[in-house]
Amino acid sequence: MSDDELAAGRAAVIAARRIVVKVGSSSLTTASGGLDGSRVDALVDALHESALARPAGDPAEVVLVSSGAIAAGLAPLGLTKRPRELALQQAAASVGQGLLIARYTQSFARHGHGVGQVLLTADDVTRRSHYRNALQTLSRLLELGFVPIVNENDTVATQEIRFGDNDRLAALVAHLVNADLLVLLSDVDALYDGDPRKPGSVLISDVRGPQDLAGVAIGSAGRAGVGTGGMVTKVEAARIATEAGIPVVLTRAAYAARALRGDPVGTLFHRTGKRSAARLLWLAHATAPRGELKLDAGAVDAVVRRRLSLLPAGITAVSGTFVAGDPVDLVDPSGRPVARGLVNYDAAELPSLLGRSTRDLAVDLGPQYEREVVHRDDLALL
Ligand SMILES: Nc1ncnc2c1ncn2[C@@H]1O[C@H](COP(=O)(O)OP(=O)(O)O)[C@@H](O)[C@H]1O
Ligand SMILES: N[C@@H](CCC(=O)OP(=O)(O)O)C(=O)O
Repeated sequence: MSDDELAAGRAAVIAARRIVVKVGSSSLTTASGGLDGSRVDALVDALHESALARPAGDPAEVVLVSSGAIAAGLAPLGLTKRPRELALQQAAASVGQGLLIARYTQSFARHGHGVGQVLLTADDVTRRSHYRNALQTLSRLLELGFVPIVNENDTVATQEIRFGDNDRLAALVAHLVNADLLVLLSDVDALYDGDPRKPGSVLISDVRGPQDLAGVAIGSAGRAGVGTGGMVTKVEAARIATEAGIPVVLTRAAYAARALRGDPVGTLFHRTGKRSAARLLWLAHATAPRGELKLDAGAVDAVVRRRLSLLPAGITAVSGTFVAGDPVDLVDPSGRPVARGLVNYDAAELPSLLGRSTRDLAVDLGPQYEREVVHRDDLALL
């Protein structure tokens, strides 16, 4: 990448009109783990000054993805650190999410901004109708001039349908709302080539693609008990967003205003790909498959190369427990996943249909059996 291209990357940050900002628990809590109102205020001030009320007269829209529900719920429940048990994490999130939103509501109101709470699960946003609803709610909030504050719906997300980290959730939300920029705010000022607490680690200012991450030691969370994914989930989130055409700035929450103004702080992950249909990204990155359909070579070619729907005739085996609408993996004859899709049949219905043409099935069983097993619009190649 030339100097001009590097400069163009920074220019894209300054020009961004719709921005998803993700803030981690470690940037919103006190050393002892409670919600720190002054840090919430400082973040909101930065968002107001550098995005929502930009002096040049071109305010940007902001979607805030905020962690901190579990951390905010610890003290009221008499806990000193993040519990391991899922139900207790969910109880803490349930107590803390209200406190978190109340604090944001108060803080944004100082600048005349209203907020709306949006709680999402991975499962919600992969199903067509829920996905559309999530997008409509977010779009309408932005049109109304409100700041959507997104978090994972921790209280209903079971282990298998959890994102577990808001970094990936933020990347997917950025794609969902067609954002121009994703800003990941943490307690570290940038990505380093090794543990930032160790002397000699070097700050990485630009990541132009996977080649710039070769040899980088990407570690887990720094402050035990507060953050979740550490740098691993941030780099993964940056990969998801940049491959989908959205640049990412990673920096410390205290530098939020500077990052939004386009100052050269933190690490800029340059976009590596082009935009693609939003829902398919959710399908590939946010779902856990409930089963597997094994394809013959002809079906693999039809689905992967010719981008066609999957019909019963090309399936040789079915495994897993799923119902119509669930995500399943399509695997090639050697068992390697080639695509993920939303299946149109229950697992119990499929075995008797395998290898048969849709015309035969319609004649024998009725016209409802003429449908594809996975429609091409519901398929994401892996
Ligand atoms: N290569 C690296 N560069 C920067 N930070 C790193 C790296 N490897 C691990 N980390 C750690 O990741 C932590 C941030 O992750 P986390 O605590 O989960 O943050 P958050 O709560 O903001 O999501 C940093 O405090 C840092 O100690
Ligand atoms: N949904 C959880 C946040 C999980 C999470 O990703 O935390 P973090 O690593 O601090 O961004 C909560 O609100 O506590």
